[in-house]
Amino acid sequence: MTQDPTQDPLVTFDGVAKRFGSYTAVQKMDLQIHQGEFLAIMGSSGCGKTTTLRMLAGLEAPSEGVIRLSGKPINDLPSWSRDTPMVWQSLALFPFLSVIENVEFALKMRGMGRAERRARAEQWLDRMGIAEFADRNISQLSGGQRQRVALARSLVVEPQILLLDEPLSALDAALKVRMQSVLKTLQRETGITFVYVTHSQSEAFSMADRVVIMSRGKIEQIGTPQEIYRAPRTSFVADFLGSSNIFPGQLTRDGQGQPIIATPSGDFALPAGNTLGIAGQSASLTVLDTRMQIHLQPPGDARNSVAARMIGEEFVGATATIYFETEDGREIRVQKAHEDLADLSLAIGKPFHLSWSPADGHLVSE
Ligand SMILES: Nc1ncnc2c1ncn2[C@@H]1O[C@H](COP(=O)(O)OP(=O)(O)OP(=O)(O)O)[C@@H](O)[C@H]1O
Repeated sequence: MTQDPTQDPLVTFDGVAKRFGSYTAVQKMDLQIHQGEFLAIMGSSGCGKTTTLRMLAGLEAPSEGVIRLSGKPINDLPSWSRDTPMVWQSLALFPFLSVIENVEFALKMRGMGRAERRARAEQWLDRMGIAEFADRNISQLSGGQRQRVALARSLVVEPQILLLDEPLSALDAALKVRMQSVLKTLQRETGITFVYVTHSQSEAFSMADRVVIMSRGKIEQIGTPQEIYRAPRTSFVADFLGSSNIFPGQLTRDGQGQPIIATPSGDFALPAGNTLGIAGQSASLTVLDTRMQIHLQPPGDARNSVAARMIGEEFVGATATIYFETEDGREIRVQKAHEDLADLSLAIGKPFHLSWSPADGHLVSE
């Protein structure tokens, strides 16, 4: 979904904080959510993702700050009168109602007539590919089918915004992938704004237009999956994503006056235009594991390189992740296609040289 930057945001968090007693779960958050976007909020356990979502749903009151929906403050609006239904991993379907009765339920509560609500519920069951189960009990459905009922039940009221809290976490791996594509298609077709909490990077990155990465109640970075993957803003984000090798060090200049980063693993040339500027400053150089080369001999001068011993390997499908350790004890991962490894005679304990082009490095603050 492409957003129109001139359009007012659908949701605004303006200095929103949430405290439980003396514990601050969410710190002064500023966040804008655009109409029609798929926004994923991710971060490690306890970082405040669910609390953020619950404040938007009206299930938790902010301790500070203002949440606006379409420009209007909603801090004091009770959850039932907000247009922000929530789908959980635990689903919360009514076991004593049939599939179609579950989907119709919210329409019935809104006073819609029987024929109309039945027709609408049937449409949604059809759209979710579960029309044939309309009269079944919830207990007669598989996990994936239940998840579709839960989605149909939330979407039948055609909300402006749908809040999803780890909705796929109880499903097996294959079903998870299928449901991700169902969700993404559904979001595109309906244009409903999705706010999706997960700690799965693959879920967030495969579905979302923008991803929010949180740590300890604070937003570390907001951006498109590509922006965050290619240019993590802090070493926390780079480390959290796990796809970059991180070399902490100090910015300085070499004998020719060129900016470099001095690290315990060696001095490395910096990417042009991404030097953070201040000599003496602490920073980290990150390099994606897909951007590193493995050599038997030290490579030419133009590349950054470090000597390391191989310590392990892992094969997933057509790619291999090879693990190395530098002399100063830093672990480095390199990801390659199997065919690129054929001439290296990989063996645990064997010494290699790892290299990358300075242009493939990325500097982050601490
Ligand atoms: N009602 C509450 N009372 C006290 N502390 C709470 C309450 N709800 C959440 N917290 C605390 O606030 C912090 C953030 O919780 P939250 O559920 O938002 O985290 P999360 O990022 O969604 O984590 P997870 O991925 O484990 O669900 C946690 O340390 C949690 O223990």
